[in-house]
Amino acid sequence: MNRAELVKIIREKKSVLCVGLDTDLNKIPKHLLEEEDPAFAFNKAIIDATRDVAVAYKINTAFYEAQGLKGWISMEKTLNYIPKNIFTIADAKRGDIGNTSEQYARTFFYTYPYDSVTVAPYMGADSVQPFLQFEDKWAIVLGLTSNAGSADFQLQDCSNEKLYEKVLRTVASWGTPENIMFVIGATRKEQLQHVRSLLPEHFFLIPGVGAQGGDVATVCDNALNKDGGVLINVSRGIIYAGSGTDFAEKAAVAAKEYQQQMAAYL
Ligand SMILES: O=c1ccn([C@@H]2O[C@H](COP(=O)(O)O)[C@@H](O)[C@H]2O)c(=O)[nH]1
Repeated sequence: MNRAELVKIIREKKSVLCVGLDTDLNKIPKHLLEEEDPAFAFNKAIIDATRDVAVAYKINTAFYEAQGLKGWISMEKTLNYIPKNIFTIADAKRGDIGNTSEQYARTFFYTYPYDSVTVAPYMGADSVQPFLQFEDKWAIVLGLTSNAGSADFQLQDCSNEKLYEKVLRTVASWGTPENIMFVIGATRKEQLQHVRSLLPEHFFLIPGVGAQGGDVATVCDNALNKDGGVLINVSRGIIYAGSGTDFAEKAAVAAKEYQQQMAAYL
C-alpha cells in the first residue's frame, strides 16, 4: 500500500488506529481452545469486530513464531483474512547483513505479503536497504522505543545529539517518507513533539497506548502532521478488553472508543 492510499483510509475512517494482534494462547478466551486453530479463530473475531475503525493491523510475529509451524500457519491465515484496504504490519524487528536482510524482506513482503515490516537499525545501512527495494512496501525502523530500556542506548549522548536523533536523521536519508516509517513510543511524552519537528513528513508507528500507559491525546497533540502521520497501535487494550464469550464485542467497544478520541483530531 502506498502513502496516498494510507492517507485516504485515514481520512475516510477518521482514524489512525492500528490494532495489535499479539495473540497469546494463554490469554485468549478458554472456549476458543476447542477450535481447530484457536489463534486464527480469535484473530478472525477481533478483525471482524474492529475492521470498521482500524486503518492498520500489526501482527507481532513473536506470538506466532513461539508456536512453531502451527503459529506460522495461524499468522498466514490471519494476514490473508485482513481486508486488502487495511495496512498490514509484520512486527518482526528484523535486520542483518545485507544478503540475510534480503531474505527477511522476501519473507515479509513476498512470501507473506505484508505492507510493512519493523526493522532494527543497529547493523547500519546495508542491513536496512534491502527492505527499501520493494514498491509500495515500507520499513518501519525502530527510532525511540516505548520500553524503559530505550534509555540504555537510544537516549545516550552521541557527539552533539542523542543516539536516537542520529538514528532518525541517518536512516531518514536512506529512503523517503514514502518507504520509511519510524517506531516512536507513546510513552516518550517529552520527546514526541521534538521528533515530529525533526521529521515533519514521516509516518510514525506509535505503540505504548493502553497497557503501557500512553494516551491518544498526548500523541495527537504532539505528533500528528497534515496527513495524520501516525499509526497508533493498541494491542492488549483492545484484544483483551474482554475475556469471556463476548470478547469480540468488548474489543469492538474499546476500538471504537479509541477511534472516537482520534476522530476529534482528524
Ligand atoms: O517500542 C516499541 C516497539 C514495539 N512494541 C510492540 O507494540 C505492541 C504494544 O502492545 P500493547 O499491548 O499495546 O502494550 C507489542 O506488540 C510490542 O511488542 C512496543 O510496545 N514498543
